[in-house]
Amino acid sequence: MHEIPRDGVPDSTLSFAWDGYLFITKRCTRLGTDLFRSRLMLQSTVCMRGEELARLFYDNERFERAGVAPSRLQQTLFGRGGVQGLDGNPHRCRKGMFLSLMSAERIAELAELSAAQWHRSAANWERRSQVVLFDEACESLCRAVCAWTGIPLVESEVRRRTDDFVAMIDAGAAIGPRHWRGRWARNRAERWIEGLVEDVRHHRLTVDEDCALYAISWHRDLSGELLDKRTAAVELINVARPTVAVAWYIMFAAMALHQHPQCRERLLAAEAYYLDYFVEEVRRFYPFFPVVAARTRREFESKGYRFPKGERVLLDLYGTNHDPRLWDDPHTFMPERFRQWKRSPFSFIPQGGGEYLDGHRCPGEWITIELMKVAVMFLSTSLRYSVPQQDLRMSLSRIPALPPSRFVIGNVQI
Ligand code: HEM
Repeated sequence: MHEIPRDGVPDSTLSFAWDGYLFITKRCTRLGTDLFRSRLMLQSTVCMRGEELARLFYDNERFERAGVAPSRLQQTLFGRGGVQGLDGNPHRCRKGMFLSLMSAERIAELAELSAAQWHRSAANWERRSQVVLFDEACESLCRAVCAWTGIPLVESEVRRRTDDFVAMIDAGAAIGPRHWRGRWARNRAERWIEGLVEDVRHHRLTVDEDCALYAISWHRDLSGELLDKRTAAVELINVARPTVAVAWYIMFAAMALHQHPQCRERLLAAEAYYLDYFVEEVRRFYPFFPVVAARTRREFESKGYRFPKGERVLLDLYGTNHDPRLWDDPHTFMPERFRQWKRSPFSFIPQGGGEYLDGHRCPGEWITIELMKVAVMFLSTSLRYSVPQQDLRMSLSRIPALPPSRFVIGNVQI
């Protein structure tokens, strides 16, 4: 039995902020291991990467989620009382509610709303000399997801509501003003959505029964009780906010089309499956969610190591998606690699791994893929544009990664 190797410094919080997405990979490479113990934000933390350890991380008998998310993440990205922090049957019941929203027909409706929204937005772009694609994608997705979930969106508030969803995503790992913007945005958004939940429950607002606002307002937990209005708001935001987050992947897809023009040609040639491979490669290649966190439920031994009870564990999503044992030439953008890819729920984990219902894997993965496909087809077949000189370098210390220009396009013609 071995002790888990240590990274050898009293506290690595600042190094994490510095190395960002590469924090775990760098130390694994230096120590010649796939896991090590570090001290992060005053807590002993085991960091791990790779397919085998991802499989271990998603073992519900050994790991749990309750109380793992740091308070600063709950005050910005996640909210309090949401599905991310539940375990066992309460998690299964709540997760079932999310998965019930994800039928193929409902996802197709969202894709249609989004396609129509892209066309409406782009009609104005022709009159402007330049457009920041990331900002447009956020607003376009916010409009589409609000229509889809049944959230009434007042025209004069569209930009503010969009900015609040973006601020929550942008704040999770930030300090200073970026973090505070996310906290204020969450408070505002929760108050707004709580009001809508109450309106639905008191029949002041009528919405379709198959939309998220209805399903979440009337969802009953295992006890048979309705969710309290704050938790209901947190869960509805758990649908809308990450749908707006797909704007990051859409911006990355636009960058990939720009940096790899041969991909656009193959998309235009409508080669079978190429769109699927392209979208998967964007999710694998570009940095978005760096890690996920859990805690050991009890003491156990695995892979020759002893894990004590109550230890915080981080799984490296970015590092696993760039693990050279799983991906040839992992730092090259190569959609064709997915032609040969042997599906595994633990090797390709941009939105988490393992099971959907019994685990914490992202229930929005199908939505993400469909919305990306709509946007990629729109950008490559319906739109002509130029890409002016701009700073597209991405710092891997900034979480979530965002190029300074947020991808500017010009001379747009639809
Ligand atoms: C940019 C696209 C997205 C990314 C990168 C992303 C990433 C993730 C990740 C990494 C997790 C955590 C997995 C884990 O803890 O093991 C997660 C969970 C989750 N995601 Fe997504 N997601 C995206 C889009 C969506 C969408 C469109 C929805 C809308 C329904 C969504 C809803 C959720 C929910 C509710 C959870 C919590 C699941 C649970 O704890 O059981 N996500 N996502």
